[in-house]
Amino acid sequence: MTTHSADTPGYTLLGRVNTPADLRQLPVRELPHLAVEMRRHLIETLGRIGGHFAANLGTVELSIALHHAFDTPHDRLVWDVGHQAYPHKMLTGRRARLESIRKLGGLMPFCHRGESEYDAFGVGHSSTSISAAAGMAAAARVKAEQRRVVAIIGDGGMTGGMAYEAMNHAGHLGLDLLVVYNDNDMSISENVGALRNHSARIAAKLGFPTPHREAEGCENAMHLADRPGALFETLGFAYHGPIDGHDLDALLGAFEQLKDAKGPQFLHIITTKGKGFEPAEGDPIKYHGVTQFDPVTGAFPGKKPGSKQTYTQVFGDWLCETAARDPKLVAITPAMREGSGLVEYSQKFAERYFDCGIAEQHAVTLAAGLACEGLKPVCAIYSTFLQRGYDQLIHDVAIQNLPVLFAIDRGGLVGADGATHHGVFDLSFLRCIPNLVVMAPSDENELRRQLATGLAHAGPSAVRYPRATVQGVEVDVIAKPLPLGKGRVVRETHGRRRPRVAFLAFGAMVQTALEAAEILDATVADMRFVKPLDVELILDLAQENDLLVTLEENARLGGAGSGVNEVLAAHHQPLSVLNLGLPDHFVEHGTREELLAQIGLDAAGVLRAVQKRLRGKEFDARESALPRQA
Ligand SMILES: Cc1ncc(C[n+]2csc(CCOP(=O)(O)OP(=O)(O)O)c2C)c(N)n1
Ligand SMILES: CC(=O)[C@@H](O)[C@H](O)COP(=O)(O)O
Ligand SMILES: [Mg+2]
Repeated sequence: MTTHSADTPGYTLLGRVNTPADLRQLPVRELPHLAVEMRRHLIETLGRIGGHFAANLGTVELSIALHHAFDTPHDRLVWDVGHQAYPHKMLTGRRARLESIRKLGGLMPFCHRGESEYDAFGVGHSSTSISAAAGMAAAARVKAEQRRVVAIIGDGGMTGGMAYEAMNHAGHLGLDLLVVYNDNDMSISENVGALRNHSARIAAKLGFPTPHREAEGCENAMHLADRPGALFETLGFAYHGPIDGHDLDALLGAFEQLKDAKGPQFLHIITTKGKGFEPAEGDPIKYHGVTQFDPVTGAFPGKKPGSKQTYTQVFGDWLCETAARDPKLVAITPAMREGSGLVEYSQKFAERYFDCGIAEQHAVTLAAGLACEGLKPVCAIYSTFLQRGYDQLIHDVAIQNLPVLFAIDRGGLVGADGATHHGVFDLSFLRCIPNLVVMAPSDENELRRQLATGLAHAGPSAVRYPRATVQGVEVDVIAKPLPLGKGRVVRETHGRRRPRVAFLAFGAMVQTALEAAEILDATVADMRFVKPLDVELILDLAQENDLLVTLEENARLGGAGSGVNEVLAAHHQPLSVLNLGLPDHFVEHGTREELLAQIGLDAAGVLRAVQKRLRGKEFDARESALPRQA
């Protein structure tokens, strides 16, 4: 397959448009051709490197029209989530580096203030754009500056409550602010919500293509189709549209009309996720986030034979098995059905499945309500997105000691999504909550048993597991609950050497500890529980060893290792302890393996850290057996 760069013959315009200033030099009649070339460049590049894909095909014309109509970067564009901002990046000096996006040292996965003056706000988590834009519009008012501010938010983003908080306030203030509602009737999965059904009716009524828009439920809302903007007008916004979000003339006309309008403006555009690439238009879920694919056929490389399952898949299988036996089990996802492994469950147990949209706060308290009525809710939620529902976890679940099981996926470094998505704070922010049991599995059998433990527990519990493939161990047919608060020793030292070292490892780091322990002839404990900690095991290891090394893929500050320190201090155990975890800075994007090595949480890094602590003591020659960091 020939790889085209923007300077390859056949690209007549793209090589000439590197900045919005270049773009504004182009005659409007050439913009549609620019869109064709940008779309082609996206398909060819993403086919090679993978990344967020379908949403970007949907914002090509929108990005062109925005940078053509507004005086960026003086005027501010705030993209919501930012996974759909690759065309924006292409038009703002970063097309040549698009190949590096989400790679170690490459372009940021989403918009980032440190990457470009055109990135008005750092994003990655959904539904923040209107609040940020409102802040910028309010600042312009306070500073008496002439500056236009635009938020671009999708229909998925509009299922996040923060968007309404922002609109309600901006409407109250009467801010000069434009919200562009990019409605493609898709989240990652099909979008959900009454607003989505309302939009489906509007689209159908106006003859827009509605491939995913069977308008369901809320029949009494039919009359609203005649007043498409009612909700937004109530919030103080002048509603405009809907218009075709791929029609450059319509977009440019709307922006000319609205860019200097006074007060809050809401422009509803209808787009197609995956626009211009038939495989993605047909299956925007599959092409939301992609690995490499054939830019002509859209085909993905086949699965490697013998490839192992992921923790996510093991969770999904466990959930289906368990739901078949336990009619009280219900499952909730805040708009992450595919990523959380819930597709099969949602098909088999549709009446016990709740996708509540990008609404993590609601998801957590919905679970609490379900638990109040005697059901057993499993809230499947990424670690990073649980941060959105933290108060609800404390206030609505833990204080009331309700039996909600949090299946926390993406626990630890997630890789290409970078700092906004790493789930590296949960052990710190969970273990301080009374009533909550917190577990982290070291392999797939442990995952199943910890899930079973949580489901059987009479109060709230959390099991956090990584974005990774499993270990390939034997799994018990029936996953039996574990004894609460008990860890296990998974490697005994052979006692060949002093000083004696013991690793107290949590979750995925148990495997890393085992690798380093082979060189050190160290003991390794799989702690299993971050809360309650196995105090007896900790004190026994303190008696038998000269150095305890705690190891976790979580912020070191306040993490599981801090809990071990607290136990030792409480029992007056003056012992040398080395706490290994994430450093006190945000970790950028790259592969998980690259990032673990970068911060010294791979086996070689762990070994170096222990050696440093024990410096001066003899070590046998094998200590260099692990590859040194380049
Ligand atoms: C708080 C939060 N929850 C979940 C996600 C995961 N997520 C990323 S994009 C997306 C769907 C966004 O849908 P929409 O805003 O309509 O954008 P589209 O992909 O359709 O262009 C979701 C759920 C997120 N980024 N932030
Ligand atoms: C943009 C966004 O937040 C999601 O698309 C996220 O990137 C999904 O992450 P996973 O790829 O780990 O499911
Ligand atoms: Mg959408």
